[in-house]
Amino acid sequence: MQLGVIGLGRMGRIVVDRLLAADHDVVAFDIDDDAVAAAAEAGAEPADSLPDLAETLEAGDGEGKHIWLMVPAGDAVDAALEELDPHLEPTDVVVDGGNSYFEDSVRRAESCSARYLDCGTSGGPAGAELGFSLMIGGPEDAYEELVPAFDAVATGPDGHERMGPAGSGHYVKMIHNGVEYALMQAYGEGFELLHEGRYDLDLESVASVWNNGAVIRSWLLELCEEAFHEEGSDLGDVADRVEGGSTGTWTVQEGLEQEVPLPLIYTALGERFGSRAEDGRFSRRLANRLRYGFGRHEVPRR
Ligand SMILES: NC(=O)C1=CN([C@@H]2O[C@H](COP(=O)(O)OP(=O)(O)OC[C@H]3O[C@@H](n4cnc5c(N)ncnc54)[C@H](O)[C@@H]3O)[C@@H](O)[C@H]2O)C=CC1
Ligand SMILES: O=C(CO)[C@H](O)[C@H](O)COP(=O)(O)O
Repeated sequence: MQLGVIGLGRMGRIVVDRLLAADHDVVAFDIDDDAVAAAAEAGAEPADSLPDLAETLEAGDGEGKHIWLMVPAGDAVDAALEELDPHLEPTDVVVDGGNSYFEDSVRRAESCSARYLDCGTSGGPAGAELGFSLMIGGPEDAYEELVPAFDAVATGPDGHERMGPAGSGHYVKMIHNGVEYALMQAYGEGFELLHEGRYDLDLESVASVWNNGAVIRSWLLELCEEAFHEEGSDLGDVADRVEGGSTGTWTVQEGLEQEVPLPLIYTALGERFGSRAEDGRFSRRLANRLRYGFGRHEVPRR
């Protein structure tokens, strides 16, 4: 099968490599010329623009052209689709493998001239060796047509599934990320208490022993073990400012709209936002002043 891959960063490059390793043909494009050259070196056919990629692709036997987008969510997806659209036919398939907002995917599926699949991708760049977990929404015939490509990019046939109609793939991935935030927060709190607590503990050993048979073993816990191994039990000079947040925000918004309480995910998101205050959190500073106000407790000053 031949695929055009657009966006050759951390994730797109893995998509290219896994497709090539499974003997698929890849036409590759990125706005970064170096990324295109590196993909060409790996065996992909380089394209020098989106129209060039679309025109280089050939429709298969009874099938359309296949294009996989792996660009940052938001404007980059709309920009790429706008440029591609004049070159697309209703028999073609476009996959968006990024972390797009599910309602954007529904809108794009309605306006795209090709069949559109929204594909939530989990496993991160670390998933290169094993393959990804893919959560796919959109027309069943388009999903079936792309199964050989999904088999290659995912961990295998069990690593991908059609979730339902347009938007459902990115909806499931959005909530996956909300769960990811909450799990990270839970591990973070546990290890913080161990670090600040009564015993002088080697946190790599704790993570290691937990990863061997404990109820709370997981891949995130293996990544905790790796982090303590590489940074030390006190995490060395790793800063406490945490970036990201879009998928967690959308999950919380959806919880509010559906009236489903998500206290853990909301708290994890709030902790992230709280980590970004330049000068300490205003609310904590006000709490200090109020404790003086009602209790004459000493106010710590900067
Ligand atoms: N890094 C991760 O752990 C995961 C990322 N994702 C999602 O996958 C998507 C890609 O993420 P990464 O590979 O990590 O980002 P990245 O920043 O490493 O790569 C994005 C690539 O897209 C290219 N690009 C941007 N606009 C373009 C355009 N209009 N046309 C062609 N190329 C364009 C950039 O030059 C860059 O090479 C994002 O939506 C991200 O949220 C999904 C799951 C995991
Ligand atoms: O989807 C992912 C993992 O599953 C990406 O790594 C994503 O960037 C994580 O979300 P955030 O950047 O908000 O932490």
